[in-house]
Amino acid sequence: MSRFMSQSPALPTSVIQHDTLFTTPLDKASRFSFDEQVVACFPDMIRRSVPGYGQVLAMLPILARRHCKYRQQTTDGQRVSRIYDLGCSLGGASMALAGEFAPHDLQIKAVDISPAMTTEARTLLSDNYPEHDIEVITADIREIELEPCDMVILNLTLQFLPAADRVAVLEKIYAALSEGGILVLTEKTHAFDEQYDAWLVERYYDFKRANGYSEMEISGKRNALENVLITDTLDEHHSRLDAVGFARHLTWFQFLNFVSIVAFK
Ligand SMILES: Nc1ncnc2c1ncn2[C@@H]1O[C@H](C[S@+](CC[C@H]([NH3+])C(=O)[O-])CC(=O)[O-])[C@@H](O)[C@H]1O
Ligand SMILES: O=C(O)C(=O)Cc1ccccc1
Repeated sequence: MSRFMSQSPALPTSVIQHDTLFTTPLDKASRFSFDEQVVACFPDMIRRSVPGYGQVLAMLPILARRHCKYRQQTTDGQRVSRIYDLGCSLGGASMALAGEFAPHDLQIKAVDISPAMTTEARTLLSDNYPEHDIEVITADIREIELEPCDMVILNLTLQFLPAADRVAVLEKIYAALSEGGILVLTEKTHAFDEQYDAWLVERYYDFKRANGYSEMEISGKRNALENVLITDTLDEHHSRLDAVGFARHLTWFQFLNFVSIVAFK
């Protein structure tokens, strides 16, 4: 069965805890953060609360196959495609790529600011893909320097940066990408039109209900994400990509308020 048919994310299923983070009234007061508690249930949380997550991951190696052309050279003279997975969490995107490429084709650099995430990602990636060249880096993507690369993945990460920092990160990505390289930007968005937005939000909550979340869990998570996950509109994303220099970019995926854009250098 292909990864599309199963719709399952590349994340491991053996040690996943069920997401019970906002099941009691007390949880309502807490601010969402990517700590050990979230790490433990993250694969379950993301699968049940991000529409299309598995399908976006399944498409990454297909996009990489078309656009990564071994343009980079390692210190030992090997020609590879270098891919950044920025805000990697447990490395789901990196795993989706590693699973479809031979070890020597890719050099993956997976970066996350949360040490709880990177500690677990390091173990998962080296256990599952011991032959692949995958480096997991604990760092703030606003501060790291990027090496020349063929593909950058921002899968649900830009939305967690302060709005004022988003342009600089995209400029840095644009500068690091080689000609012919791509950025894949996946985000939760909101609609500019209030009525359309209300409809999308309500259907999104229906999606969460259908995936077993209670009213308390839905409202608890909404409160915890306030001022933490700050969405832009799809138009704002495209305007920003224009502003940083990407001449061509298109929305290739949308499922309710979740979208994925590919931007070509
Ligand atoms: N400044 C920052 N620098 C680095 N990482 C950051 C920063 N701010 C937040 N993060 C990290 O961005 C990740 C966002 S989750 C990405 C899913 C993953 N991409 C996936 O394909 O499974 C999306 C979600 O949970 O909705 C978290 O791990 C944060 O620690
Ligand atoms: O659950 C939500 O309300 C979301 O917006 C998606 C999500 C998934 C994982 C961490 C943070 C937000």
